[in-house]
Amino acid sequence: MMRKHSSHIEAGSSSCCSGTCYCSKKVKVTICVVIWTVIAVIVALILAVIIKAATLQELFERMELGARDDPVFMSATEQEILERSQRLVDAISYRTISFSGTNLSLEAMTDFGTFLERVFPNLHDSDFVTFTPINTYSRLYRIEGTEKTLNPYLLCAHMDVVPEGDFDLWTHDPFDAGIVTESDGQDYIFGRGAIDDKHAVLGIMEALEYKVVNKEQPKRTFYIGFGHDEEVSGYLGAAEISITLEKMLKDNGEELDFLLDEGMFVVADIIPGINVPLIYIGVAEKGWAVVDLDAEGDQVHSSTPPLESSIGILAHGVANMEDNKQPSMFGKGPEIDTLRYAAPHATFLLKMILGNLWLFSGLVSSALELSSQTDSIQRTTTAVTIFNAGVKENVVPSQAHAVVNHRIHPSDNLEDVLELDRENADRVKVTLRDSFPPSEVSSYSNDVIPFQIVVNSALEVFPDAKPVPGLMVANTDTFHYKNLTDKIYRFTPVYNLPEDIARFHGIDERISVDIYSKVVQFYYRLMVNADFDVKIAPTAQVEVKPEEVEEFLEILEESDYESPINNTDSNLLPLTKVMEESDENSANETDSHLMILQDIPEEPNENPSNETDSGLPPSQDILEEDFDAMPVNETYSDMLPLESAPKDLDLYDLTPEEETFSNRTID
Ligand SMILES: CCCCCCCC/C=C\CCCCCCCC(=O)N[C@@H](Cc1c[nH]c2ccccc12)C(=O)O
Repeated sequence: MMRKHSSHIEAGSSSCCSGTCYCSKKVKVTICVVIWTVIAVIVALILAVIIKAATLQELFERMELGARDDPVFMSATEQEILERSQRLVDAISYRTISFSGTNLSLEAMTDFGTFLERVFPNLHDSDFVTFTPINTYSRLYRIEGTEKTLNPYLLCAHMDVVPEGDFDLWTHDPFDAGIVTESDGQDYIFGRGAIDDKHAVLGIMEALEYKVVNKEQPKRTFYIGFGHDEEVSGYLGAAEISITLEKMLKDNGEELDFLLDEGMFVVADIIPGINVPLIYIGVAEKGWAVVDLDAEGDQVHSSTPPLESSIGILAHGVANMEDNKQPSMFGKGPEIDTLRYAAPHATFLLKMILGNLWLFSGLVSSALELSSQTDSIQRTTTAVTIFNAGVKENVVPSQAHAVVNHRIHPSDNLEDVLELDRENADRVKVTLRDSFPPSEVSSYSNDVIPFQIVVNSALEVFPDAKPVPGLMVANTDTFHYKNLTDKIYRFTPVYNLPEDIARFHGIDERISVDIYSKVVQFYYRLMVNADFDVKIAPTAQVEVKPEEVEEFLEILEESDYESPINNTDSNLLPLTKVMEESDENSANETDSHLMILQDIPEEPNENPSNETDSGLPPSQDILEEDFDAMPVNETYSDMLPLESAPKDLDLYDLTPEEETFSNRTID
């Protein structure tokens, strides 16, 4: 049979099969068709990938908020820059260290408050600035705008710092280094708090002082909140500021429009193939869980060690947890838009990959995994932060204890995280100590004016950088402000290379004089840009004809842009194009976005009015707790006072859904 077939085939052999092929012509044709189809599909795929890469569109569309091409900055002579830098140096010299929830450096914090009042006398004496001390040490300012119809915003920062850690590893004294010229020839303001977060405290104060001195009362009211215990979770500072502010807003008939706190930054060289710095705005924040790990074994003489000690069992469990990471959530959270927004600025090869995430998401996820920094944006992280066992060299201990700190990705859920922990831990007992869920994702579509205000201000000081939304991988005081607004952004314009990121809570924390100058200008520009008159956008009076809706939907359907995140309004993006294509007049009547683009923003009002009293804080003498008195085993994680937090706070008032937040997928 075979042979018969073979001779038949040989007679009719064609180009795609060799003469040794033993199948019928029909089969052969089929094989040819299949092969060519596969080739055609591959070619089409490659073409599609290339075309997609070549036609990648910028996702962020900058809204004209004011003086885009010619922003007016604070004057900045060399002398002024030096004086501002020196004030940050002085601020760093206050050892406002948060050791634990019950061990704060309160005397230093009092002195720091007095310092702020001394070096920024005009704002503290201004008719339009009101200061309210919160819980004695935290600070809330209200800057009264001239136009009461505009909703206010909140600028946040924190005045406390983490301990310096190993003093000997610092190149310069972490609290007394001054300005140092480094080997790269740049001048740096060195010390604990330089990037976390005194540059923001001082930057905001510098900008406000300047506005007060120059009689630039803002149009829009805004608030400034400086917490004094952020580094130990903010239960005494931010939580109390939040309560007072909520009341103030209510009393004034205001709603908070948005808030900006520390968080992410300008980051360069973090993804090979993206050669522009990224203005990385944290639009969401991870959740948090602390897990206790306990192993038990026999307590015996070390000369007759057990087959498995408590330490061995615990070490095995912990190693398993590190080896088997929590799963990647790539594509289910803000990280996908980080890459989509960055894609147009990548090399062509990377554009092909990032422009075609439907095909390459697995590859991208694996690439992100190569660095712990980039990996942290795509999964729940697992950090073993405490490991304790044993009291004597010749006693095998019966107990071993470790602590793991998870930062939970917005699309992950606590139950799944714990289930994998238990699997990995093997014979180690896993107990959840405390947790809170990830934040909501704040809107970052192009028509969200607060997002535009933040990004525009950043672009004005970093014109060559490209804005991307993304996930804040750690936590901030914004946790306490979530009831005030749903537009929460986490960003300060510190410029970081990957190696600089290790300086947060690390060794040799520093900010260059040049970047600090940009920080100050950023806050100034933000105060100006926030005065952009949003009232003129008549969102409430929109009248859309049914035909127009249909037309919009058609064009929207044709658009290939899809955001995986429903609640970010990213899918509004094509509307911009829709509006550009549609009749200009009807667009004016029906869409606030275009109205905004066409309106001419005004410069800030220079006539202060509405004089109010400014209240200065009562100075209190409270002794700083002695660092040396800290128990040897006490570590940062021990210090986070979540268990000791007041039980009436949100954290403990979670709804059952929040408690498990098991259904929080946002894809
Ligand atoms: C493609 C781009 C990838 C970019 C990757 C970037 C990686 C970023 C890596 C590090 C970020 C540095 C984080 C700075 C955090 C500053 C805030 C902070 O220190 N928070 C503390 C303490 C804390 C504050 N509020 C709470 C609430 C509950 C628990 C702890 C805290 C912290 O997060 O531990």
